[in-house]
Amino acid sequence: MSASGGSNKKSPFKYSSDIHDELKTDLQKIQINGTCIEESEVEKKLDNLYKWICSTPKNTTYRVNLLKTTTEQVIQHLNNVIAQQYANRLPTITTFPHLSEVIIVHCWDKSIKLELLKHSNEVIVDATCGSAILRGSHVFAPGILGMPHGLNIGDTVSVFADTTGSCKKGLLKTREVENKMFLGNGILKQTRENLFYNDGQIKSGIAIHMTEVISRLPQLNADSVPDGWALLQNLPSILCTLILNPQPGEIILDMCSAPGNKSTHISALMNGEGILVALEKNKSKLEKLKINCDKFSSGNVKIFCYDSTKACDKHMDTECVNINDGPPFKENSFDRILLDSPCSALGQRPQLLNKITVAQLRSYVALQRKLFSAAVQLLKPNGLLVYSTCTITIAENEETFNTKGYIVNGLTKEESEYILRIGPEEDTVGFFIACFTKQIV
Ligand SMILES: C[S@@+](CC[C@H](N)C(=O)[O-])C[C@H]1O[C@@H](n2cnc3c(N)ncnc32)[C@H](O)[C@@H]1O
Repeated sequence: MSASGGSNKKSPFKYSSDIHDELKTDLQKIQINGTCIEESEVEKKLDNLYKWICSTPKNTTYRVNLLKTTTEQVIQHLNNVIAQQYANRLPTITTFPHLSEVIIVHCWDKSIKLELLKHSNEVIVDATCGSAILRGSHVFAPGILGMPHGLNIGDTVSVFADTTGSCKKGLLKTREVENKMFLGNGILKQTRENLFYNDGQIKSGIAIHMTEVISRLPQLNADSVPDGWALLQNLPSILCTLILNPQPGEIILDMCSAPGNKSTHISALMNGEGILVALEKNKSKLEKLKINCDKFSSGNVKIFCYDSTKACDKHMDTECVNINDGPPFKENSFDRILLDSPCSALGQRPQLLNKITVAQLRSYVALQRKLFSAAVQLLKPNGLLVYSTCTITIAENEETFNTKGYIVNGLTKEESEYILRIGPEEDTVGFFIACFTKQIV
């Protein structure tokens, strides 16, 4: 094991040179005009990738639920919320001319002065919580690792992330921690006694209300807009559903659906007409999926707890099948299918610390191929399938549907048009979207 992913440069894989080697091998599959790219080019690509995933996107995106409200109304509401919270310091909010349901809240530019002086009261949060803060979240109780004695509710504190994964829960001497990353300042809402007192209860709720953060984004969350009006959703996730292009009256399958961010969007684009079957294997995620469907008035969604790799029964009696009865389904049942696959999530930004092992990274591939194969069987001839992941490896993306291992640069021009890879050129999260139609030969 060595630090910094095999080199001394910036990387979230601080303790695993194995991951660096694995990603290198993955990138070595890239060919340009039939020739593999040079070793130096691979290293350069990896450096860019690491820098990018360690950094924070400079905007927050919302998807507006056009069934309940309008984009203008959500912008007006957000402006009021931000004006109140930040004494009229309004960020720029923009929209896309052709994506009517997308709102982009930009970070404050450098002309706006933020109060980012470090205070003597230091609180340490874990790396996951740190990423969420940088993207505009307040600090929730489970994310806090360390806090000194004597801090009171209402005190101003400086918040740091443990980017080494070495701090123990309940840590007192927060000022002595080395290699912590300063994130910003906030107001304490829960005391140390409350957070770490072991009464058997899981601690919840906002523990620090962030006021200024180094990413310069306003702290916005699901509660910043009225219930069901809009959802915080990364642009690639919104695009994914738009590429699926759901139509009212169709029969559509969302194979990996919880927590329902895309299911609610698909249902809205269907205008609630037709059937959207939402499958999810993990029982503990169903409640959240149901709540989201209710919140977003997704009336045509039929939710089933089911393993989608087993969702197709080739031997099913074709006479007695009703989609509403749930899985398994017969072959050729759906007009469109979204396979938003479980993945290694290496496209998430920012990543302050990532402890994924090579075994974990490799473990997704077999599942992704099984899910893809089930999707192809379940799709009607001429039906449309969208395969997506929020990760960046070739093994989990292009190779899922072509075991020969060709990649974007090796595809024909026509084939490439059906693939969208979102990487370091874009200031959003890393994502992969591939779109297929089923042809019977
Ligand atoms: C990337 S997440 C889906 C996110 C979701 N599409 C959204 O936009 O809100 C993948 C989901 O697939 C679920 N999953 C994993 N294996 C599965 C399987 N074999 N069948 C169905 N769901 C599965 C996971 O529990 C997880 O909730």
